[in-house]
Amino acid sequence: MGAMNIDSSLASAEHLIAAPARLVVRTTPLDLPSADADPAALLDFLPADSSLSWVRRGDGLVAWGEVARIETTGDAQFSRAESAWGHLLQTMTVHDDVRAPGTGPVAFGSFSFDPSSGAGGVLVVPAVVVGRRGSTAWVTTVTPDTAETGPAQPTLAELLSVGAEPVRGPGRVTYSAGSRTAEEWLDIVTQAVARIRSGALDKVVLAREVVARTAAPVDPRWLLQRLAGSYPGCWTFSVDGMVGATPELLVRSEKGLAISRVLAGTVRRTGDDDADLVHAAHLARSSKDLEEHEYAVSSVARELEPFCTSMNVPEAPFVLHLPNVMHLATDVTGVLDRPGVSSLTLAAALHPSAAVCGTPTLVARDLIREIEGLERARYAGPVGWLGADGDGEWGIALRSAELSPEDPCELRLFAGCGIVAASDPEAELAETEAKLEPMRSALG
Ligand SMILES: C=C(O[C@@H]1C=C(C(=O)O)C=C[C@H]1O)C(=O)O
Repeated sequence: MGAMNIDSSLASAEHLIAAPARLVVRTTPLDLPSADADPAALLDFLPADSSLSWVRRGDGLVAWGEVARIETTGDAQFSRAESAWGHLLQTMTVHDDVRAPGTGPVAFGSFSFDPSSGAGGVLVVPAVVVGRRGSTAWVTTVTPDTAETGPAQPTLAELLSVGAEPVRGPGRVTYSAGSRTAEEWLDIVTQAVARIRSGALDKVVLAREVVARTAAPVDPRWLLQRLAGSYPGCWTFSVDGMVGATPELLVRSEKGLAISRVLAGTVRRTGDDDADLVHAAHLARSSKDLEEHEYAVSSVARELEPFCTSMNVPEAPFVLHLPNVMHLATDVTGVLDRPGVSSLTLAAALHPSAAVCGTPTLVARDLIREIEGLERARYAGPVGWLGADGDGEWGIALRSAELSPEDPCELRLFAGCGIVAASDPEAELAETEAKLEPMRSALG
């Protein structure tokens, strides 16, 4: 399937890519201490000025430098990125001595929530990737192909010296309302509830932003290390200025198996474990949250099904405990029906799920456009990585912030929640505050 796509879009693909004519990709084993008690250890490799990350429980990928970049916008933001990636792969000579998911060529990506957003999508091919999965660790280098023998692979000591520059804190942080004040947002939620009760739609996800100003320029590593330390079960990501720790996996595809972790339905943690257990039990029985959750699971199952020969959609959700909130969660799995269907194709099909958009999808998206008053940009869009064989992992960019490209002391923090007929605007506002907590405490 890939080859046909690539051929037909070769001419346009070339315009999307900024890259040297030919690249050499080399993956070699790395002797790292095992993924031990420190879930942030991979992040220690990152330099201050260029940090790409996809890390969970000490495993994953960190990367820096930028050898190639693919940028897309509009309805075809995913498909055009994917054909450009296919085109770029044809320019690569690959030596992979490790052969595990995430070795060989990889691109880190981040895509806009709404295809009409000017933010568009990006795939970045880094110069150096350090990866770990259980007891296997590796380094991948990507260099322009020159006639001479390429540089030797960096040693562990050389790699560690890259991240030697001390991580700086952002100093005092002040927050202000973004495009809408909290009061205005309550009003927007009230309008949405009225629309739902009128029968126009079943569910819509509405989000708000808070703008943070820091005394010192933000060092993304400061945020990443604190997020990974506090939220080890989430995917701590950094791609092209989007930084966060998401609990929601849009899709992972690996060796013919696809999995999606769907979240919807939330309660705040109180800090009192006994009380939280009672709240978890309530959440698992709350008809409002179960309804909200069911919409999200159905949307994912429906979109994944055409790609699968068999699927497993659990009948009831489990409760996922995070330090700030608890969510209703369902892991949907499927056996893919054709080799080579890429994780980005799957992400494009699953996005936007009802967990971040609503039901029916297009009615909800139009209502978001009409009343939300927020430029989501890449918040709530797919974020993750893609390998040469199409396997990869894509999360939903939640519990996240967008670093301003113009001002190193400014970030936009985002949080949203699913609104259904039974939603109470004040409770939804409180839920957004709880969802802002990871980024707020990461800032310090
Ligand atoms: C939209 C967000 O979260 C989503 C909405 C949820 C809900 O409404 O219960 C739960 C998890 C996410 O799917 C966010 O964190 O910004």
